[in-house]
Amino acid sequence: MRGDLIRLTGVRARGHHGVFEHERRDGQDFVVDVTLEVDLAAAGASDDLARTVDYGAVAAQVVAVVEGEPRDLVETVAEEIAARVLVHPLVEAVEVTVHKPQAPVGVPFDDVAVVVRRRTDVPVVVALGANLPGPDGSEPAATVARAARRLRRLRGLHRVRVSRSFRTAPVGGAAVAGQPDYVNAVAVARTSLAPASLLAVLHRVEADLGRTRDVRWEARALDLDLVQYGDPAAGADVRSDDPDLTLPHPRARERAFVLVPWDDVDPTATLRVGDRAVAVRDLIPDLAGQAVTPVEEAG
Ligand SMILES: Nc1ncnc2c1ncn2[C@@H]1O[C@H](COP(=O)(O)OP(=O)(O)OP(=O)(O)O)[C@@H](O)[C@H]1O
Ligand SMILES: Nc1nc2c(c(=O)[nH]1)N=C(CO)CN2
Repeated sequence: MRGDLIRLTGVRARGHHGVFEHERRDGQDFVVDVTLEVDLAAAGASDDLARTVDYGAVAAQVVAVVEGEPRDLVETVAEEIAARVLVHPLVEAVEVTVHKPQAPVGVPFDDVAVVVRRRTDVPVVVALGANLPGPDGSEPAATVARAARRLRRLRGLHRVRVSRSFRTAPVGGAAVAGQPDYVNAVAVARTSLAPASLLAVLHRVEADLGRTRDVRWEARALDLDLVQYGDPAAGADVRSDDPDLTLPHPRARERAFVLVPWDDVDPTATLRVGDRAVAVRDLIPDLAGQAVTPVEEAG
């Protein structure tokens, strides 16, 4: 494991897991260690429990699994604990050790344990946009293409697929009046990073590719927005009202420059709208007034 860690060891609970009938009937003690990979910098700087993972809640999850549905194998118990802990959006990876010190081994022994290591693997959607030349004078379309290449190479993103690029009229009324047209695209990928870590990485790519000013709605050499984290169709997406990272992106549903490229790269995409997962394809017709044209056809 790498980076910051939260380590919880020796959580003890009684369970009825095992292959033998007497194990199922009588139960025995299980002891669990859990190590979480979590970026702790924000919590350390803010002293805010909401910015970290409550180890008390993790301990309660462990006990619920150990005391829950009896399983034949400790592997299954460990896997279930790992899956539950990984649901927390700040947890990037987890190591779970399940000890069974009273296991019926048949000879004197100290302990037997299994260790499983699992990483987050979550679908994400990133919107790319640019409407100013890069620092080297390169066209916005070239910046978007470079950003797409960077996303493909990022540690923490995999299975990256990028839409075609689209030329789009600026959306945002008076705030964007007079701005040049944008070039927009959407990348879909899977990530092993927590949402805030992923946004920090996207901000680094923006800075590297020439984003200098940071005034909202201002024309820019590159803008990378995190549109959605997780799968709303499975009820497994992260929702957040945090102004530093609002999820899903609150304006995505009204932006043809996001939805049309997204549909281009993933025609089955769904976006959370309130309590529902809505097909992106079904949201696009309402936005027909917004001009969005594939770059190669824009002339
Ligand atoms: N889902 C999100 N994706 C990207 N940035 C977000 C998100 N939610 C909140 N933010 C915050 O928004 C701030 C402003 O971002 P940015 O300058 O890219 O906005 P913008 O592109 O001008 O406007 P918009 O958010 O409407 O696209 C960032 O500092 C970031 O922390
Ligand atoms: N067409 C278009 N309009 C915008 C865009 C954008 O990427 N494309 N980004 C904005 C703020 O992020 C505001 N308006």
